[in-house]
Amino acid sequence: MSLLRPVLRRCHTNLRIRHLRGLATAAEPAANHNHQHQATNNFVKVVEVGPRDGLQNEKKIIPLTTKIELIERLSKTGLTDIEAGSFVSPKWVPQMADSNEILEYILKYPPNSLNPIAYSFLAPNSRGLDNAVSILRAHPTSYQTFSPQSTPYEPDESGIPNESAAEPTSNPPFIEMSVFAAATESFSEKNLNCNIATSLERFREVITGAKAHGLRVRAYISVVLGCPFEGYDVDPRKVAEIACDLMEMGADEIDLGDTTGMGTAPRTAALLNAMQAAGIRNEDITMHFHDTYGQALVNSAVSLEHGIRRFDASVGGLGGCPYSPGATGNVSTEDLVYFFESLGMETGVDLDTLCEVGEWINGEIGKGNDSSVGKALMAKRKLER
Ligand SMILES: CC(C)(COP(=O)([O-])OP(=O)([O-])OC[C@H]1O[C@@H](n2cnc3c(N)ncnc32)[C@H](O)[C@@H]1OP(=O)([O-])[O-])[C@@H](O)C(=O)NCCC(=O)NCCSC(=O)C[C@@](C)(O)CC(=O)[O-]
Repeated sequence: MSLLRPVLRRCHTNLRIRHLRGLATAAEPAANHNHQHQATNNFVKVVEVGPRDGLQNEKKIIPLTTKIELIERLSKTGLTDIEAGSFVSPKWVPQMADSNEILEYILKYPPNSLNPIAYSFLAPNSRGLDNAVSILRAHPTSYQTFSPQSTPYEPDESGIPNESAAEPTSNPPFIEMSVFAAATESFSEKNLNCNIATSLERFREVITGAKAHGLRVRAYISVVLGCPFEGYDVDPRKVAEIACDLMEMGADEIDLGDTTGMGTAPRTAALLNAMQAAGIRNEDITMHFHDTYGQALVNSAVSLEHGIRRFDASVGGLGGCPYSPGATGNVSTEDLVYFFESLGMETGVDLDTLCEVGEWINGEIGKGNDSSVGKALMAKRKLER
């Protein structure tokens, strides 16, 4: 795929996405158009990526039991979406080599939770998907399949996940697959050992295969606001084109990764405007900020203002990407939940329990807690004792 596609091709893509997703067209009234910028409700979905993105970069192999305990603990915080592992080459990311056992555990012993949880796993190619599917096939009645008409783990009309279930119970999980493209050729080569066009062809197979098994698909695009190899100048239109390609392939969600944390408020706004111009709906977008330059909450605020209601985060600020030198962790889940709730938004997440998880996992892997809110609330709790 060339960097600059002919304008006609882009227009065609936009129209197709609009058609597929029932979007407003340019001919529709401005009021409809503006709707994209308004909050549809007060709920913000926070997707926990700590067990995968948070741990994948750790040099010392973390015991499987610790990873499972992390997932178990997170499941009881009110989170409804947890990225649990990665079916990638163990030669490339050794820390994720036990993801098959994690998936198997989740299917056999679904962690207790207030609401059904969607657990997602990365797959860079059909091999990764096949590995995941072979485990699913061995447990055909242990998970729920996704139908675009019914998404039980989405919040109800009030915008808040089911809080009536006072005690966490065992709910059959949803399983999702994630593909991960890059916005620059250099990052694609480093992360996937192939160019963007080849990666997209592989993702087409993964997406088609996953959908055939009733699995929802998240589609990441990395380095959307800065590349460790190509710098700040990542063209938002290029990101939007890749997003359109992935949506056309059947992806259910586009996850925009600020892998390096180089994103700034104005460039976040420009990126989201480019996505809107390309016909990608806000409800199909997730933002994934790393906090390397301390801009993650500012960029989250810009995204929220634009109308985005789905954000990735990592408990205790765990994380970094093995192919993004110097990148620190994701924005911490505790900071993001505290921030959203301070704005009067609902997340359905119990902040106190979450802070305990962040403190615990950082202790387990021998790191300092990278969540400001986590540290503050844990210190406050010690004083109050
Ligand atoms: C894509 C490949 C496999 C290409 O890697 P390659 O070396 O070009 O592939 P290959 O087809 O030549 O295979 C090499 C070996 O890996 C095996 N292999 C091949 N595929 C698989 C698989 N799925 N599962 C298990 N094994 C696999 C394959 O069988 C072979 O084994 P050998 O014959 O040498 O024994 C490799 O580059 C890879 O695994 N990359 C993944 C890198 C990665 O996981 N990066 C981190 C995730 S992305 C991220 O963190 C960003 C994100 C998502 O968080 C968002 C953001 O912040 O931006």
